[in-house]
Amino acid sequence: MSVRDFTLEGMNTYAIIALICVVVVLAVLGIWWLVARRRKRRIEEQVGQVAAQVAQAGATSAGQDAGAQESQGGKVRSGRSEQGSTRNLESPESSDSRIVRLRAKLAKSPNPFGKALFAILTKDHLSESDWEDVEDTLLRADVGAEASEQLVDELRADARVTGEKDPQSVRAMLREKLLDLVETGQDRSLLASMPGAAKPSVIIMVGVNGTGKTTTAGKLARLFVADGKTVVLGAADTFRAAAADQLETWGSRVGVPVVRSEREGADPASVAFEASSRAKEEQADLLIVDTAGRLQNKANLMDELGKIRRVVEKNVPVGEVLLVLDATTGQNGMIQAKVFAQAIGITGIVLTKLDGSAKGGIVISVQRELGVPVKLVGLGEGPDDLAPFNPQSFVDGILGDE
Ligand SMILES: Nc1nc2c(ncn2[C@@H]2O[C@H](COP(=O)(O)OP(=O)(O)OP(=O)(O)O)[C@@H](O)[C@H]2O)c(=O)[nH]1
Repeated sequence: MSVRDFTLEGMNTYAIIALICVVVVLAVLGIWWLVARRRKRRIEEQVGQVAAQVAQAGATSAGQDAGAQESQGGKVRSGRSEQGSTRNLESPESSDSRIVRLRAKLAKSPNPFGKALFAILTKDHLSESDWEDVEDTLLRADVGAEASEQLVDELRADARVTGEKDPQSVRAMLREKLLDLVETGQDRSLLASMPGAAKPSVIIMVGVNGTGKTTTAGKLARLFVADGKTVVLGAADTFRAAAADQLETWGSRVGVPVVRSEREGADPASVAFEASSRAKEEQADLLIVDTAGRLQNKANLMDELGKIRRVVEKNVPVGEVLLVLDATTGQNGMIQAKVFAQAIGITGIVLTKLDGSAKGGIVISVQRELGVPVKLVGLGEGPDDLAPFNPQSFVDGILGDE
């Protein structure tokens, strides 16, 4: 073996050892890098999961505590809006489907006066006492003296009632005459539903305690939500603390924020002002303000409602004032209605509790006496038992099913 061969051989051995060392070092480094990368990925996944859990918990608690926003020295707070989010929110029934359902409900209600009239008028021979019964039926149903007299006179002059009669034509005639009394030719649409309505459109709810004002404000918010509108509710009935809680519950079911005061007896105008600011800021389609409207004296009532209206109008114009009237209170309700109409000026009537009343005739008398149309009717305690008033459906309902 030559010196050269020895050296080369020697060099090859050293080179092989060095190569093996390099490979081993590279393998160790590679394994270390792979383990480190896997560990890093696992940590990132865990951090992601924790962050998602934290975000979810945060959103839930935000929804529950309504994210109170303090203002005016901590007196007025407004619940955080959940509008737009569909989490746990109800889908209120559309107006068209309500009208159909409520007509059926009216037809099933006990003794609607149209049915009673039809039963008398289809008798073979009508005696004087039958005509007295017709008039009594109308008066008992709160149609009002003037309208009752007018209707009886027209019926007595109609050959379809006094001559040879066919029940179908008596029914058609009665339907036509009742419709004439119910229809006033006035527009029953809420201003907020009209094309080009102000944004926000403001509706102030007024009426005596217990007529269903707060409930109607909540139901009305649902009706607008069903039409795809955004709503803010203002709980300016600060006289009864539970009214604001009640309104908050209605709002939370459909994602409508409620501006309210924490303090019973707080200034209702201040709550109304805050609510109008919020509705304007959020560019809501609607602001619905619930009021207390105690009737201890007319001057107080005028002061309170007038102030609410004035402060809201510093922010946005008030388009609509709806008087909520309990259909079961009859003529007594009519006296209250006149006081409210004088105190604030009303643009429409909501007749509640028609389901529990055979006095549907109040629709006719209230429109005549106040000169404003019935725009909505309440026919039950269900959340969607409030519908736009439709004269045809109403008359068909009180005439009962054929
Ligand atoms: N049957 C029936 N009950 C109704 C209707 N509307 C409201 N009510 C009920 O009437 C009661 C009084 O309703 P509220 O909304 O608290 O009356 P309110 O006028 O706001 O009374 P205050 O808050 O005291 O001013 C509640 O039990 C409602 O469920 C209706 O159309 N039909």
